[in-house]
Amino acid sequence: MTAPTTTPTVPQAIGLHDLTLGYDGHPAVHHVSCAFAPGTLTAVIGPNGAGKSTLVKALAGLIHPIGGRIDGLRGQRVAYLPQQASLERGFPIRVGEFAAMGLWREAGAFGRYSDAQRQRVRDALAAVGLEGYARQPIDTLSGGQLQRVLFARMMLQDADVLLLDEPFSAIDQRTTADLVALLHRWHQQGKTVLVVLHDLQQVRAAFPRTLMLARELVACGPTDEVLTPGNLRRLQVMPEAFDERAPVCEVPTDAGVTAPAGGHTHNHEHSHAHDHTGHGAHEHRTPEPTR
Ligand SMILES: Nc1ncnc2c1ncn2[C@@H]1O[C@H](COP(=O)(O)OP(=O)(O)OP(=O)(O)O)[C@@H](O)[C@H]1O
Repeated sequence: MTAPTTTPTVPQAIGLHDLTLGYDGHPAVHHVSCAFAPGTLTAVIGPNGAGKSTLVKALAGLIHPIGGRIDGLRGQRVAYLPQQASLERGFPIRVGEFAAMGLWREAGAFGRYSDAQRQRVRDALAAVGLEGYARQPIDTLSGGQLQRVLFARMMLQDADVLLLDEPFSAIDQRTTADLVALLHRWHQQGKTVLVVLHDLQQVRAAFPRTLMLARELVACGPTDEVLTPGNLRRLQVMPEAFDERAPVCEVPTDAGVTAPAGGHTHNHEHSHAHDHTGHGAHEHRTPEPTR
């Protein structure tokens, strides 16, 4: 494949420091501290409602902490693949054009693609097993094929940090195996990869590190040290519901006064890819996933 032309960035560890996240000031994830070394491949697990998607959205820059902080992302390119349930696939676009959106940082919003870039799109589609699909309308793909295109788009983004939220739900075994192999390839290339998953067997087999979440951190570290019977029991006692009556978290304002956390921040969930370079943060390039 032709080498990408984006400027390489220095890999950094990502740190979560006493991180509290939520919606309208109501915490959904409490006081999480954990670090992801550069080039690590981590599964994020926990029951429904544990806050996995919330955590990944915060890493993608889509929601802002109520308390604590995330560091290590400044200057790193971040790519985010949301749950497929939230993806819009009805807009009229061909597979090749859709995958080529991964190049927007290089090409610009209305940029024309060079021959070399077109070749990279073809290479990326071939790498996900979709050689020859470039001209097919996106809405004619099966769920598994669409997921392959989304991986191709992510490959073209050439990000340093890759965040994937349940990428294998409703995907058959063969496609899952192919896409897990791609995750391993990204891991070998030194990218930092976090993947929300539910299948513990898959986590044990293919993910060296695991973050276990149950609204608060249960454990974070090597997978065999995290998936212990004691930790798995702790997941079962997680409080089920998001408590709308929980006290609204207060955060200090510039004046040192406290204010509702949701009041002056924007919990926008509109983009699949964010730039933590400080230049292009929160740029929106593609029609946003909705359903
Ligand atoms: N946009 C939102 N507004 C208000 N509450 C939300 C929003 N999104 C998620 N929540 C709540 O935050 C809590 C954590 O949700 P989240 O989606 O992060 O969990 P999850 O671990 O990813 O769950 P699942 O495995 O079911 O996808 C849940 O109680 C959920 O209802």
